[in-house]
Formats: sequence, structure tokens, C-alpha cells
Amino acid sequence: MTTLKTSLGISKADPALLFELIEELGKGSYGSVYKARQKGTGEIVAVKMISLEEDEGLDDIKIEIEILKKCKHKNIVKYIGTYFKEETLWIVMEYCGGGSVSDLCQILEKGLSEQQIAAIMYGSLEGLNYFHSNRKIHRDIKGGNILLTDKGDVKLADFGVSAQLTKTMSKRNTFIGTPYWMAPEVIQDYQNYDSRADIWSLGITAIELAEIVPPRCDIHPMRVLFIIPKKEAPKLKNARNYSKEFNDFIAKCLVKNYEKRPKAKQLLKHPFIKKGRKFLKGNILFDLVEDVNQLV
Ligand SMILES: COc1ccc(Nc2ncnc(-c3cccnc3Nc3cc(NC(=O)c4cccc(C(F)(F)F)c4)ccc3C)n2)cc1
Repeated sequence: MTTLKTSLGISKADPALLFELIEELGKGSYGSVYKARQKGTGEIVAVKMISLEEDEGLDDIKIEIEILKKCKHKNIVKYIGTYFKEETLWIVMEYCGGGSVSDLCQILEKGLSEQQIAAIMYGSLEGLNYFHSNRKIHRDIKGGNILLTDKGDVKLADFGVSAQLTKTMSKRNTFIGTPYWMAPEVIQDYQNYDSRADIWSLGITAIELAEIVPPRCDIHPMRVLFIIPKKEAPKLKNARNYSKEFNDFIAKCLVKNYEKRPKAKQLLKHPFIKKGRKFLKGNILFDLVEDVNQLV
């Protein structure tokens, strides 16, 4: 534990004195996540509590904290600090009041509008472009890992461990991303792919936000692993109901041969994304979070 503390810069303060837990946000195999208030400032934060009884998963936690400490970008969830109390690690992040964009679709019980999706795609691509230029691959881009703040800002997160329960075991018996969003090259050669695997997942996420669920969600996750590399790239069910730009953006993300698939930097110049940037500045996602908060 001392190595973990020193190597990760874990604070010596007692977190229970600094944070007052408000409500539980989620539960996973690792522990629980709470909405909490920082007593000094009154700031609302999210706290992931991980019990360290067993030594397993320590490496994953170390990797997660190292990544979070280095990621400083407006479109990546902000890291506040890590604390330790009674064999439990507290990882504290900024709180995003809108929850995940996939939560929003479920609450609204309908797909998002093209303008809302364009704004979310723009914010996600900015975050991915930062991530990729720091030679990192997210590996689990989906609606459940894209958060909105109360102000309508887009933040990439990774609830990886919590989603571990829905992750599929790979041939090598290691957990891999949620299959519906997985790029063909990741399934076919799990050791050899690049940042464009996240671009494929973003294209699947665009369809998920329009149709509430990802393509092929009615097929068993293990079967989907065989179908994705074999079948042609998915499209919007009612493509005619959407603009040419939206359909073209999805087609460019879902190019099956990843060497021909555009990178985040190129896609930031796409007409659909340029529109998304304007909508984001026009507070379209602030209105969306407001509408949903009125419903719940
Ligand atoms: C169900 O309703 C809600 C309402 C609001 C929220 N808001 C919210 N805001 C902030 N965080 C969370 C959260 C929810 C469930 C699990 N973890 C959450 N945040 C969190 C994320 C992490 N880690 C990462 O997001 C992470 C880990 C590795 C890499 C990366 C990335 F690649 F994106 F940089 C990000 C660590 C600790 C915590 C508390 N949830 C969530 C659900």
C-alpha cells in the first residue's frame, strides 16, 4: 500500500472529513460511486470508492489514476484527487450533473436530435483528438462514457471497471470493450490497432444517440463479435430522415478498413462537426440537460 500511496500521490487527509456523501450514483464489481459535497468549498463531486482488500486490480487502478492525473482538457472529466481510508481508495472527480448521454436517451425514451448529436460528436472529437495526440487510445467510447455537465459541456469518462460486468471475455480471457461499439480490427487482431478504433466506436455512438440503442443490440454480445468483422458497416435505420452530412459523418467513422478511416483531427473539419461546434456554442446541450432535469 505504501508504494501505491507514494507512487500515486495519494493525499494523507481523511476523505470522510473533506467530503460529505449525498447519494449513490452507481455500483460495480470494484465498489461504489457517490455524488458528494466537498465540505470546504461546497463543490459537488463524484467519488469512486474501491475496496483494496484483495490485491487484484491494483494495476488497473494505478493505470487509471496515472491517466486521469495527466489528462487536462475541457472535454475530459476533471480529476480532483485520490484519498485512502480503512483499506478503501477514494478517487474524486468533477461531478457532471447531466449524467451520460446514453442515460439521457433512456430518460427521454427517444433519440436525440441531429443538432444535439452534432454538438456531442464535436465535444467528443475534441477530447479524442487531445487523447490521441497524447498517444492514448480510450478503447471504450460509447454513450455511457460521454457525460454532460449542468452547463451542457461534453466530458469523456471511462467507467470501465463498473462496465466490467457487461464487458465480454476475449479469446485471451481478458476483458475487452463492450462489443457493440468495438471496431472490426480490435476484434480481429486485439494486439494491433490504433487510435482509429475510437473513431469507429464514435460512429456507432452517433447511431446509438439517434436510435437509443447501438446497431445489432438485439444480437447476443458473443455473436456480435463474429458479425462485426464479417458484415458491412452499420447505417442509420431511417437514413432518409437524416441529413446528408450526418449520414456521411457516420459512413466516414465506420470505414471498415481502419487504414482508410479518418483520424479525429480530420473529422473535426467535417461539415456535420462544424455545425456541431456552432450548436454547442449556442447552448443546445444546456437546454437538453435542463429539459431532462425537469423530467426527473
Ligand atoms: C445515473 O445518474 C448520474 C448522474 C450524474 C452522473 N455524473 C457523474 N459525474 C462524474 N462522474 C460520474 C461517475 C459515475 C460512475 C462511475 N464513475 C464516475 N466518475 C468517475 C470516473 C473515474 N474515472 C474515469 O472517468 C476515467 C478512467 C480512466 C480513463 C478515463 C479517460 F480516458 F476518460 F480519461 C476516465 C474515476 C472516478 C469517478 C468517480 N458520474 C452520473 C450518473
